[in-house]
Amino acid sequence: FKRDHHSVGIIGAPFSKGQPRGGVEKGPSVIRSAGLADKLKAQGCSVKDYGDLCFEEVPGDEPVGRVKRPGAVGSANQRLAHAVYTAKTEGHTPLMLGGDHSLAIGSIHGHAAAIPGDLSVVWVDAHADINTPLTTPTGNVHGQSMSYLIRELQSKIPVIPQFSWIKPCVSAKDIVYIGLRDVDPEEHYILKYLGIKVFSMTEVDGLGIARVMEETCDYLFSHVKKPIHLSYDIDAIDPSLTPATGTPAVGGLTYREGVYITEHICQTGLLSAVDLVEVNPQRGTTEAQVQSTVDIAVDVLLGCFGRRRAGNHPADYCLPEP
Ligand SMILES: N[C@@H](CSCCS(N)(=O)=O)C(=O)O
Ligand SMILES: [Mn+2]
Ligand SMILES: [Mn+2]
Ligand SMILES: [Mn+2]
Repeated sequence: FKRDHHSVGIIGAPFSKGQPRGGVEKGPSVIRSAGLADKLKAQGCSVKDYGDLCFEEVPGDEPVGRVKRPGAVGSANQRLAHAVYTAKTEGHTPLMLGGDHSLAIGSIHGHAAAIPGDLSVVWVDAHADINTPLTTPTGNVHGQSMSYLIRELQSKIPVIPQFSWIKPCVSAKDIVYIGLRDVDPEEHYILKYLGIKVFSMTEVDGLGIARVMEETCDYLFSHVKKPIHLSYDIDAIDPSLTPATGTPAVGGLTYREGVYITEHICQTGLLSAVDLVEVNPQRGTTEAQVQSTVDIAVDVLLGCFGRRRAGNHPADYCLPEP
């Protein structure tokens, strides 16, 4: 009976400047209020809560080209990178609670710096978040995060002074996308140009989630087994279930698919860091909508750290004797 103990390092990242909609900075507090830490402990995890990061105001902060709030985004991610590095080197699996998806820059950067060799990235999202500063249609960095991290894309990235600390640290061949259904033409070109593995919602429908996860793991582990960085955007799930998010797109993952993904990744034993981003309580029109979004986010995370729908029991459990 394999004893896989999980030690989780929770890092709250109350940040919204990677996109224009207020409220996503409240993501960490609403997820905490739903009892994440207690639920992780109840399923046998150790939990160290590092609290919420404090992000400095950046006055002025004019766009660089199309890129909006470069100062705020750059400094928040530099701070987050250090926090994720620390949690990882202290022996925990970092769990970053966003906040918008621009935070993946710091989370992946800090994770990569803390481990020997390379990491693989599983990006669960309706969106590819791979626009460059020159292709972005909105200037919002939460739609550009991956472009700053991928080694093979750097010749297409202009200098952004506030991002000069970012060292590209992910290879295109080590990335898998799951759930795509709202991809800009330029992003689609970039995904093809880099030969990045994509399981869009078409593949989820065609193959079924079990086969998608089987192929994801076969693909990522086909050469060297690398630690997995799971970056999970709650908008990957269908907005009928998780409406309290900034960029909803119809035709998303079911609850069952969303949790199957994390159950499967957990059982590889290679999950090394997790992001859960884009929960925005102000984007729900009713309290029930916010609650549904938050509860599903929590269940997705419990699946990352050992919860299985078939049930769990402590390794040392003994049936009581009469
Ligand atoms: N592709 C659009 C929307 S990206 C949506 C970002 S997220 N983090 O997936 O919500 C853009 O680049 O702004
Ligand atoms: Mn995203
Ligand atoms: Mn490294
Ligand atoms: Mn998204």
